[in-house]
Amino acid sequence: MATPRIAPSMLSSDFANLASEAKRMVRCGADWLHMDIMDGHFVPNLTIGAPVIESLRKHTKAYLDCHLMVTNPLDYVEPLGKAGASGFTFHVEVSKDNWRELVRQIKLKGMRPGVSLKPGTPIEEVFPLVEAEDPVQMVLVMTVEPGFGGQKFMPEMMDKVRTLRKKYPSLDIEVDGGLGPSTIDLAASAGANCIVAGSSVFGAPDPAQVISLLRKTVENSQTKY
Ligand SMILES: O=C(CO)[C@H](O)[C@H](O)COP(=O)(O)O
Ligand SMILES: [Fe+2]
Repeated sequence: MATPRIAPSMLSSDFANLASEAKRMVRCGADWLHMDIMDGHFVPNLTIGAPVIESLRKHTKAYLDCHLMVTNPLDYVEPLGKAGASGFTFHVEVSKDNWRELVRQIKLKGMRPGVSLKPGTPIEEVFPLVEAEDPVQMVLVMTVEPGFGGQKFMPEMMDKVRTLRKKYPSLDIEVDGGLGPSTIDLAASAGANCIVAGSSVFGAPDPAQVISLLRKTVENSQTKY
């Protein structure tokens, strides 16, 4: 069975106080810290890159779950590996020709490879990456159009999660976008075990309580499928 992982999205944190925000999330019970790396090209927003990951790494030992919303993920492998990233999740839409090389390089640099897909991308596109001789270790199902925090969860994406969970019982399946107390039931019962949550955690009066609720819902659902 896949381990539940709650990953607050640091996109919703106060970037001017990133180190203290990261430590606060770990104290609140976060398993992973989700780092949204956007290049202003693959998505119409620009966030952080390897220099910020390197700075943050000096302040925390936490698993840094990097979500690469960039057009050329291969260019980021070496700098992010050096910076201390833990997970490296690239988008299938921009890696159709080089995903094997990407996965190889990501592992070589000591990171854990994952693949993500946008809402309009069919789930079948990630099957070869999960079934490869040298496979990705996580699939991130986007539940909003990538680019911005605070958007509305798309419940129709749960078919993708159900399909994956049925096919791959122990795979890490992450969901990202619009997750919180009102949507976690749908995602957890579909089979997601890694939950990214930005605005619902950072906007809550008690983030620890939200993180705990997300985790409990995943744990309870796992006994049912
Ligand atoms: O990848 C992302 C956006 O592209 C973010 O991780 C995601 O949107 C999290 O924010 P929220 O929980 O507020 O939706
Ligand atoms: Fe993300």
